[in-house]
Amino acid sequence: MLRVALPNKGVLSEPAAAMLREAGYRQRSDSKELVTLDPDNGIEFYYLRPKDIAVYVGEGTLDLGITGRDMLLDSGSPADEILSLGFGKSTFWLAAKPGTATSLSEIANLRVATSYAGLVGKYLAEQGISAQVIRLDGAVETAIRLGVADVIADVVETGATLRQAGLELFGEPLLESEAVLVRRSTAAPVEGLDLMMRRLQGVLVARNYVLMDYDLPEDKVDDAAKINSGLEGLTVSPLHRANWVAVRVMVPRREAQRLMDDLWEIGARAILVTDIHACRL
Ligand SMILES: Nc1ncnc2c1ncn2[C@@H]1O[C@H](COP(=O)(O)OP(=O)(O)OP(=O)(O)O)[C@@H](O)[C@H]1O
Ligand SMILES: O=P(O)(O)OC[C@H]1O[C@H](OP(=O)(O)OP(=O)(O)O)[C@H](O)[C@@H]1O
Ligand SMILES: [Mg+2]
Repeated sequence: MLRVALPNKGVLSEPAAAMLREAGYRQRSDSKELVTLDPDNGIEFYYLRPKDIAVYVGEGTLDLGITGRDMLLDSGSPADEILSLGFGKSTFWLAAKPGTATSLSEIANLRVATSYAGLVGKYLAEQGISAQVIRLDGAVETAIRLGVADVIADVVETGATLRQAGLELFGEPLLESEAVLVRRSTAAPVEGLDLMMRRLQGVLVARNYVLMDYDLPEDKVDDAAKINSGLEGLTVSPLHRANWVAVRVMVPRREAQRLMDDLWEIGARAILVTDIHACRL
């Protein structure tokens, strides 16, 4: 039986459950449930605090988990990322009141408040900066106003929280984070893991790609392939119109509009874009 840890609350919780549902796994129906069995797939899902997930997986108590890359690094746990999941994206930054510091080197001997003390401590040590790390549980922005710290190191998504606290970013980002699937590097093979990886990869492709269909003069097929030849080459079918063919190709969703423009330029017409609901590559 595969045992998988998922965030029980917070920003990663719903998107993680949605992704697993999309991949065909049963998820809890009540947010108070701590464990759910998916008998059809032989999996037990454990709903845990996102920060604890890397600890359980690193110790080998659970086979797999979904957590943030920042939380994985913060935990110092011997678990590895095995798949990036494309949601829960954030950037980890230093911030302070304007005029406090413009670069990392200027925070030497200052107090840095964070709820990611493991991650920040390691980063400062690697960069050779000696600053005092103040470990807090959350709402670290307020630590500066209350005089507990001079600088904060925290997750930034929109920047709205920082702006409200009158703080600004400085230096370089410490980390780009997103939700990741984690597994202990030394763990023994476990049944159901390869299947789950394939299914999740299928969900990622279905989310990130669209299907493009168009009609094209036959002598333009090579030009079309140069614009985009999909994952495994163009599918070219006969069209009931002399010297024309129908083409089907998978393209990255974010490039779809530009590709339609380029294909139109070489003579493609009736260009259609449709969502992919599921796939297995
Ligand atoms: N806007 C955001 N705010 C906070 N975390 C975010 C945001 N966007 C993405 N994340 C990611 O989500 C994870 C943090 O999740 P969450 O805030 O739910 O955990 P937590 O801070 O431990 O829990 P809580 O806030 O309930 O104490 C991190 O991996 C972080 O990078
Ligand atoms: O850039 P923004 O979009 O404003 O998001 C970032 C904010 O969100 C997180 O707080 P969270 O809600 O997790 O509360 P916490 O500080 O108690 O963890 C994070 O710690 C920042 O405060
Ligand atoms: Mg939080």
